[in-house]
Amino acid sequence: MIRACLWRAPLPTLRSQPPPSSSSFLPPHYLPRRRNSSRFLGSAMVSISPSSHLLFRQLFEKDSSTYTYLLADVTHPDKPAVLIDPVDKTVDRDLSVVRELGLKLVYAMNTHVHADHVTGTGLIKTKVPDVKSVISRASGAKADVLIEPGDKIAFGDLFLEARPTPGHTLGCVTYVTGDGPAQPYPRMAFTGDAVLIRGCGRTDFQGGSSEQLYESVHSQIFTLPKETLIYPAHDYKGFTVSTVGEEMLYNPRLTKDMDKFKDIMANLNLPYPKMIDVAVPSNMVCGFQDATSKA
Ligand SMILES: N[C@@H](CCC(=O)N[C@@H](CSS)C(=O)NCC(=O)O)C(=O)O
Repeated sequence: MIRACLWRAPLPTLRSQPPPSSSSFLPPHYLPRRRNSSRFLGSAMVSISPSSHLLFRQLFEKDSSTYTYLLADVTHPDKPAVLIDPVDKTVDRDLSVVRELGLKLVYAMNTHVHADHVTGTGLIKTKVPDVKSVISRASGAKADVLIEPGDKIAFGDLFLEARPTPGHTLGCVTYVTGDGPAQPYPRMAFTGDAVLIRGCGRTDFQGGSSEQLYESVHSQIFTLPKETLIYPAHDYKGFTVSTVGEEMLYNPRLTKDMDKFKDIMANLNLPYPKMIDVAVPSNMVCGFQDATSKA
């Protein structure tokens, strides 16, 4: 029996936080081992992960430089799994991994309405009809599950907490692994485009606001423990993972004060994403309108 449900809990309010007072963060392999660590071993089927319950894979789509994340509770008999930010072009690859590892995909989740690629959630639902699509209610998009700030998305004994991180778009959410027994340590934050490694999402369309992004990141992400792993939706330079502590010290945009940050963001001068006119309408229905032609 799969336990996959939502529940709601209060979150910290959006407000600015003081800058970091120390650099006491370390990558996970230097951190003291905690909960279940003695039982954690990688195997041919289970990639190295920070929890004995968690199977974790970082997958890449090269045309849009998008990361898709696969998480599963492999100690649960059904091995329930979630995909975060799947891309339509790589759905078959991702579903192959799910199948080969004997997982049961429960949720296909989006951090936000993407502008640079079509989400894979619509196509996944045509191929695995029991899967539920997930996006924030604040995004204005259609999905099976519309999450609110503080909602928890459970798969087996693991869960993800939804933290609102608007600013790149109105409905951006960061999914953070739980804090508690059986949950991965360090925690993992799937930041979408709110925090990129040594960067952040642009704020010049889809209800973006540099002021709101700064507030979101400082109140909802930089308040997490410094060792929390940051997994973004994109990387354009070859980075794969960072930590909250690293970004609080070295992010060239988000370490600045608000005025400087706004100035940087107003002068990025990035061209619009090539696929924006196709991607946004499709992603407002979680990729469902294209599903039949690609199934
Ligand atoms: N060239 C790409 C789009 C690149 C881009 O604009 N990326 C976005 C995230 S996807 S909307 C972004 O926020 N970038 C921030 C940055 O500093 O690069 C394309 O044409 O698709």
